[in-house]
Amino acid sequence: MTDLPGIVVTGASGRMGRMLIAAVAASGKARLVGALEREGHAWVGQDAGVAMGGAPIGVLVTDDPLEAFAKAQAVIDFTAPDATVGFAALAAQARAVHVIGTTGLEPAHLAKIAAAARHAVIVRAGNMSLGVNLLTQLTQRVAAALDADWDIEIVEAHHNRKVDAPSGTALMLGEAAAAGRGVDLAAVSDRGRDGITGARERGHIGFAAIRGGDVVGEHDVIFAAAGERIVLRHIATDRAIFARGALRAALWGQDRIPGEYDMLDVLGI
Ligand SMILES: NC(=O)C1=CN([C@@H]2O[C@H](COP(=O)(O)OP(=O)(O)OC[C@H]3O[C@@H](n4cnc5c(N)ncnc54)[C@H](O)[C@@H]3O)[C@@H](O)[C@H]2O)C=CC1
Ligand SMILES: O=C(O)C1=N[C@H](C(=O)O)C[C@H](O)C1
Repeated sequence: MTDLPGIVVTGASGRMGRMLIAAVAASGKARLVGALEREGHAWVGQDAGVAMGGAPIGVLVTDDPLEAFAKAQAVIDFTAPDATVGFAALAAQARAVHVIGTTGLEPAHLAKIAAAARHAVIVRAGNMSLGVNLLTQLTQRVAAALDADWDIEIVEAHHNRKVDAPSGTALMLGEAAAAGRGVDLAAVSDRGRDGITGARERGHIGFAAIRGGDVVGEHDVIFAAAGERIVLRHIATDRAIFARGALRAALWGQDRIPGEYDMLDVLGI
């Protein structure tokens, strides 16, 4: 037994869950104390290491969040919106830092997360990588420097299993562009163009989503004006970047005062 922070990974069998279990185990900075899956999942009751096709790691996958969170200093959660809202309340009850990577959260989910953050530390970001968080700042800066003669379009590409669009990252970049322009994203957002849409509205911020194959995550912020274009691009080639960011957030959150934080807080940029 050590005094390294104990971490529970939710959605253990998922694309991110597996990455996170491997990242925590290899980190030397935290210990895996729980791995959670939904009720009825084939992994429940198995050793997490064995379920991943490797050696046993001494952590059985459970479907009981309450029991798992009671042992944890942090919960790293990349699952689905309804599950995440439930975990936020339980993690707050256990006073564990809740790191939320889940995307597709609607205003009703966000309100419940904000309520949980009155009692515990929550770090939430639609993208936990250093590169994307830096890109949000660059986007804000470029948007602030250019007027509405420059049309802003955000194009994202992801694998064919992704269930939400636009991606959480695209929305972060949209928020950054809107902040740079001093406008409310909800008021200028163009999503899901189809058919006779009419000409593009000046000052709007457009979103487009591509889904295919095993694309990890690609995002372009396009600033298009008459005669020239600026393209800011991030390409993720390895989900380990998200897992590293999430683990960093879990460690950063220890001993912070309750509240909702993001990766810019964690990275100090
Ligand atoms: N913020 C970031 O940096 C990133 C965010 N994501 C987001 O993370 C989420 C998960 O992505 P993936 O791992 O690709 O999806 P996935 O579908 O591979 O994994 C989700 C896992 O959550 C589990 N799950 C669902 N409900 C649950 C419940 N009630 N209790 C326990 N487990 C439950 C599922 O069984 C599944 O194993 C998505 O919202 C995705 O957009 C993904 C990558 C990076
Ligand atoms: O679902 C994914 O895979 C990803 N989701 C996040 C998002 O919605 O932006 C982050 C990353 O792009 C991968």
